[in-house]
Amino acid sequence: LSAPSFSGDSAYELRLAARRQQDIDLARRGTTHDAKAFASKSYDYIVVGGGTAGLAVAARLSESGKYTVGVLEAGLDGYGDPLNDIPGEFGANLGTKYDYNYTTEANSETGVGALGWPRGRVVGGSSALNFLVWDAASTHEYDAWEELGNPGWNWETMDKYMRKAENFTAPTARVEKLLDTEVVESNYGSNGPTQVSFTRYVSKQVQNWIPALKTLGIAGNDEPLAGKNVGASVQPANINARNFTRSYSAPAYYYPNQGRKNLALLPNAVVQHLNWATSGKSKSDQKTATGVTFENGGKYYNVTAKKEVIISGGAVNSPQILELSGVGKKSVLKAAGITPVIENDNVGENLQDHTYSYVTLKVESGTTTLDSLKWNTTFASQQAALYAAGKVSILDETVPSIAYISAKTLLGNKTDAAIKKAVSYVKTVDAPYKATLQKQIDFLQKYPDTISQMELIGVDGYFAGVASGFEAGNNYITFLSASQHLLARGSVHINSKNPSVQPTIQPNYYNNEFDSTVAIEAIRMLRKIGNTKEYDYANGGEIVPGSDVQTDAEILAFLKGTGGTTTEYHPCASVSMLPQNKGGVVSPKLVVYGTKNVRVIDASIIPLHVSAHIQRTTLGVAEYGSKLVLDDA
Ligand SMILES: Cc1cc2nc3c(=O)[nH]c(=O)nc-3n(C[C@H](O)[C@H](O)[C@H](O)COP(=O)(O)OP(=O)(O)OC[C@H]3O[C@@H](n4cnc5c(N)ncnc54)[C@H](O)[C@@H]3O)c2cc1C
Repeated sequence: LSAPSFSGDSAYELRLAARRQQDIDLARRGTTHDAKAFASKSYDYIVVGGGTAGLAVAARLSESGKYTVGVLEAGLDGYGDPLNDIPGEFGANLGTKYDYNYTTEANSETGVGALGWPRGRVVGGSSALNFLVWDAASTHEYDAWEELGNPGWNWETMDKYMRKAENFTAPTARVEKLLDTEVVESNYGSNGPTQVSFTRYVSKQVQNWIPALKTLGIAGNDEPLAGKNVGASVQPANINARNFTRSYSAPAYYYPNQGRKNLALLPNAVVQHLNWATSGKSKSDQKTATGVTFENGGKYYNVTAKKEVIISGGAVNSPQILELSGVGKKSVLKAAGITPVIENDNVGENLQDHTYSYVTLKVESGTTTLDSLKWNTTFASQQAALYAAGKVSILDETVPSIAYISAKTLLGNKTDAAIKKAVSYVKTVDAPYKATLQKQIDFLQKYPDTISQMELIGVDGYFAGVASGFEAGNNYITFLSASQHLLARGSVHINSKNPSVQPTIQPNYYNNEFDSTVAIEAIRMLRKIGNTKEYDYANGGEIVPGSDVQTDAEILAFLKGTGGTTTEYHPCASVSMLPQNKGGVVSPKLVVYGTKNVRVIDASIIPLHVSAHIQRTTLGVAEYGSKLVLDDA
């Protein structure tokens, strides 16, 4: 896997342990494991998928006590598992029972092979698996959603509802000084369920980040979440400052509310499809969902929704669930043996993602990095003990070193030529969602300095998708370059009527010259960061891609080769919120076209990608989406 975990087995033993048992017992009181009892009731709202957005929606809809909410989650309840809870363990639960472990299709045209696409299969969804970066894109990017035909979906709305999701704790003066930033508390929410703070452990790599980028002409940005994200910054994480655990959707939105009598959640429940009312005779009639069929423990159950079914299965599974329910492109449905109910060719299309690549450098011996947890068992035990005692520990460390840079900063005098490539590529695209690509051209032409095209990230350890040159016992730092506005559009579609068969995912990475050009130049930018005097301790050589990889062709071959590129795990737009004739599946109220009472609320509705890690944006969608549901109730 491209995302390694840092701590070894010895560290695992000492974690959280018995002090949490009481919390676990308390929290478990609302989750049911009795599928028959769950299905014997009907609910005002059924939420399909208890993930990042689904749990936020369930919490908001059940808040007033007026409505009953039933959540069906395919995964397990991971409550109290240190693998999910400890911030410095980020990456450790990939490939475990909490991960769908999806794989993309190899692409013979681009030459990009099959790649891993982790997705959370656990109460809390992908928020339990992610790397805890907590950030936001620029005002223009959210305003573009409105301009694409979605009244009300703009920066002002998203800023308000992203803040609603969070409760920010400012860093101590010591941490702020080490981070080399001045935090502006008023940019964050103070009342929301997700606890947000800065990691207390500030590594050498992180301390050097902003000074190093400044020497390259990338200005510092103390307010990256305030609508202008361009610049070098240190970002907070969704860490609970009271106990330094991950504040993902389950502990934020669900566990504190489990006692609600009107909220029920069933884990291990795989929704097979929605059920439709049989009335409605003419073709133009909107369909009404009566509920869903789900599987639990090898048995199948039907459960009734009195008002609405809300699909929150994420960017891979929401289109899958729609297609399994007969909503989608006729040929796709028929090939999988599904009878079409509502034909819409846009389901599963317009799939967008971010990708990243890396430059990994070996640091001089004696430098502590997250790799030390692997090699030095004494250090690992000490750090685990510090963490368990609530003291500052490397197990607090996540990924705070982030910079967003514009096309001009990345490409310099190659900018105009690159934009020309983008324009001529977009001209060749003939797809309903073309307006989203034209918006990206607008971004490049109108805002070449203020909309970020590339994200640069510093990681305090070995973090490349390839293991070549990696030597046990040595420590490393890795710089990542993540493309934020790929022109590539992919798709995700069912290939079977069995919900447990993974859908076919084709992201089409590097299917156009513009995407390749920015990714190539970004590797050069990462090398410049590595060459700054701030990182002169990383003097043991470039391990990945390696100093023999220099020309455009060599870098592109590396990027397309095994492990050269990784998803940044931010798929979206596969159930786009757009007018239907422009590629849409849901309306601005998030209602699936052709239905009366089915909505999709999760990252899949984002119509055009943003330059940000998207959990905060997804929660903004969930918070605002919940308001839209309640307005209609
Ligand atoms: C490894 C990784 C690292 C990431 N790093 C970051 C980061 O640092 N910062 C950031 O902001 N974002 C990050 N992201 C992205 C972010 O976490 C996701 O974009 C976001 O969590 C998606 O939320 P969602 O609600 O759309 O889907 P999810 O959170 O994935 O929720 C979907 C839920 O639906 C359930 N489900 C699916 N199908 C069914 C079914 N048929 N029946 C019942 N349940 C079903 C799933 O089990 C899952 O729980 C990362 C993601 C990953 C995977």
